[in-house]
Amino acid sequence: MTDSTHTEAPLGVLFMAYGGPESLEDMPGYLADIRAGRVTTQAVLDEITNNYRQIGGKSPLPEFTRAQVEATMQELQARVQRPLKAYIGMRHWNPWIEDAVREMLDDGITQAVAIVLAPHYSSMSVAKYQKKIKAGLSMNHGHIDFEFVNEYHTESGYVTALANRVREGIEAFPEGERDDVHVILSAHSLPVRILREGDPYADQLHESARLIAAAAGLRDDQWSWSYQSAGRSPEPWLGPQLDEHLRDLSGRGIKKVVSVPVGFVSDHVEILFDIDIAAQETAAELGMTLVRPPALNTDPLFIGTLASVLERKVAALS
Ligand SMILES: C=CC1=C(C)c2cc3[nH]c(cc4nc(cc5[nH]c(cc1n2)c(C)c5CCC(=O)O)C(CCC(=O)O)=C4C)c(C)c3C=C
Ligand SMILES: [Fe+2]
Ligand SMILES: [Fe+2]
Repeated sequence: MTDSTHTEAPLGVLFMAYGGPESLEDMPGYLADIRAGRVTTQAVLDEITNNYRQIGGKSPLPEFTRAQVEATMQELQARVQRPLKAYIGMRHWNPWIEDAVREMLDDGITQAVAIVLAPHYSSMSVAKYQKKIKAGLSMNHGHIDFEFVNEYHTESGYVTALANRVREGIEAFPEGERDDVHVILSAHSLPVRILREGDPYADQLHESARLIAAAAGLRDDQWSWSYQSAGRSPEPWLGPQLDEHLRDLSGRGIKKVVSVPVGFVSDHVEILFDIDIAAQETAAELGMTLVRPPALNTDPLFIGTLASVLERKVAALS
């Protein structure tokens, strides 16, 4: 039903995600965009292409993103009187954020809300997506009033959904062994320099981790923090990395581990290769059992969180 005060264009809802190759032929272009101007050697290209080959030859991220968008829009439209229209824009591959913005302008959108499918703010992630919106507006000489969701790392639906994943992972072990299970909460690493720059990313991750551990009822000694998936660049990246962290835990006698990445909201190469293949290999070498529950994907609690944070931004525009 159309609200009488808003009979013109619908309100735009722009969902942004990292983007992923839809075939191995996309790899050189995809990596060139991610590595922005830095040369990608043939060895690095081969290594990363091979990682994607091992997870099926393409990224599942675009498909998960579309499913998350469809589910969120159903819930959001049910809560909001104004007609809404969803758009998807990726940071590193098709459909590009700038193209989504052009489509919004072509559709006559004048007001919109925008969210990144990543709960934690960083100048090296969320801020870059937002800059691409501005670039899209400026290259098309257009204007749209945007309300941005910057972060949602403490939202109760997100925290509860991940706490449920933690419990699910622990329950994969026989009842008598569960007290000995150690939970590793992790997220994508970033260069250490972000700490000097006052970036909130690390603090927000630790805040999420504490809330998730508490909601899952974990003892303080039953969980720990690790970064993962550090980029291939010479500068130092935040650690410990998952591989060295597993080695450290093993050295302390821990042999049963549940791995729950909290910074990614869908299953893609950083989980399907970096945890399910690379970290599993390390765990096997160390005689550890590693369980990795599914990512949030279209978990109703997570979809409800996305709808809630967007609903608040829609209200701010009305
Ligand atoms: C918080 C920041 C980042 C998130 C979240 C993130 C997610 C993410 N990354 C990939 C795939 C790749 N990332 C690569 C490099 C890379 N990633 C980030 C940051 C985040 N990525 C940075 C800062 C960099 C380094 C860029 C550079 O200048 O080199 C790469 C390239 C290879 C490499 O360096 O390892 C890939 C591939 C996915 C799929 C993903 C999912 C959301
Ligand atoms: Fe990345
Ligand atoms: Fe990465």
